[in-house]
Amino acid sequence: MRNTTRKLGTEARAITWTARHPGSILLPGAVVASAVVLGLPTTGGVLGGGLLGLGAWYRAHPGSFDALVAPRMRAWKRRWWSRYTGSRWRDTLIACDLVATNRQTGELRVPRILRVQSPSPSIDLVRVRLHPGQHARQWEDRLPELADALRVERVAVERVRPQVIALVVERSEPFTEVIPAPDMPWDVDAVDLGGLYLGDTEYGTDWCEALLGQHLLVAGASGSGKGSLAWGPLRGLAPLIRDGIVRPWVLDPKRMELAKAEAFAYRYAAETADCLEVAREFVADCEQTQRTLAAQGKRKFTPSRETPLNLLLIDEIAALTGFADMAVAREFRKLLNVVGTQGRATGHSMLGYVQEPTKDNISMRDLFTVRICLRVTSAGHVDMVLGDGARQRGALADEIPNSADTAGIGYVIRQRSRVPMRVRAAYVTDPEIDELIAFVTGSNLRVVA
Ligand SMILES: Nc1ncnc2c1ncn2[C@@H]1O[C@H](COP(=O)(O)OP(=O)(O)OP(=O)(O)O)[C@@H](O)[C@H]1O
Repeated sequence: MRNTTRKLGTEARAITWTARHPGSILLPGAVVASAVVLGLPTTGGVLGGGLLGLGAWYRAHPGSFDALVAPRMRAWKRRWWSRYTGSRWRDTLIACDLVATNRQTGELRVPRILRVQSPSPSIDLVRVRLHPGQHARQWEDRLPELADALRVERVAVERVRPQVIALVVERSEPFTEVIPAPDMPWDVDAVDLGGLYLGDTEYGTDWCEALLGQHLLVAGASGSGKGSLAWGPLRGLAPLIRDGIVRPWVLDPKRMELAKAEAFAYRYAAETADCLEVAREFVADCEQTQRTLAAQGKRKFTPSRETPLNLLLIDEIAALTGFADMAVAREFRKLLNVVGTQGRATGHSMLGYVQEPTKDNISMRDLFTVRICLRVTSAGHVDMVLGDGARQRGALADEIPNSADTAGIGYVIRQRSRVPMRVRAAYVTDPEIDELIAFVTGSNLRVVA
């Protein structure tokens, strides 16, 4: 096929457009056909009834309406009445240098929008088909320009498959309210260790992370809300801690955030030497469990009273692995390496917290399978925590304002893709920490005669 400078005919373009957007023709077509066949009053009655039904649904059951209908209506409106439409989209991409050019004909090829979804009022997911020669990497380089041109807060990009990318467009701050603390279930069976509730995602869904077989790292500057990501999971685990199925081992060199956990921790240490001793014991326990499981011929660990899930909580990991005396720091790093590489199979997980995630402070970053980056003070910290290129793909954790209104907000990399997701941790207040302590220590139990 030879290249030509002749453009596609108008009727050919109209047919192609109709084939790509059948709903936009079929729906009005059905209304016109109905008006002709059934008459205007009947068609008007059916349409009016439908609208009334939607109105009644909107008023009577906001939960299901907002979950099922609102995202579709919003997506439709955004697809056809926003900067994703026609020449506005084209001009935006030209301005951001995101169009391809046919070198022989000079024709501009504008990447086409395949689909717009709008799971929450503040987020759009826009699927875009690229032209040959384009790649998601080019878009990563132009995300700040694209966000400004679309007049939105932030854009992240994900490569879906060859020549198809998905843009996560954050139109406004999704988290304007504090998210209440996770519930403390009474029953052990109500706890899902494969998906413990931590807060909300920018898509308006629950943000859950597995604890079993995982190690979590939480990075964030002072006041960024790391405490919520210590006490939130502990509240979610409350009945398991109460029943001895989860054992918290707490290293608290700052003696601040986790001091109250001493009341129920299986082991608690604050002095560096004591922390080292507890870490050694933790590793010894891990190795002992390995031997026990091997002797029983078991390859899979299931938490129980006999073989509990051991959780090593380390507040300010850098105080032990970075700033401590060199020999002590070396031993800590060695011990954490053992836990990181072997603990997943024996039910020994780590939850580490760090204020300044530099290379020296978290040299064992890759041992942590789930990494969360709250507000940090430098752009370089984002990639240190979430992995190379995370900031460029849209994890703007260093741009989160330093204010109490934004505490608990951060980014996590979605499991199956490399795209950063904005999340907010549920906030656990001091009385709710006390409630947890009373729950797990049994001091709120009253004997009813
Ligand atoms: N998830 C949250 N949602 C809303 N506000 C929060 C949240 N977490 C914390 N805050 C607010 O931010 C303040 C600081 O939080 P927090 O003490 O957890 O920060 P931090 O990261 O642990 O700081 P530091 O490292 O200095 O101990 C809290 O007193 C509270 O007002």
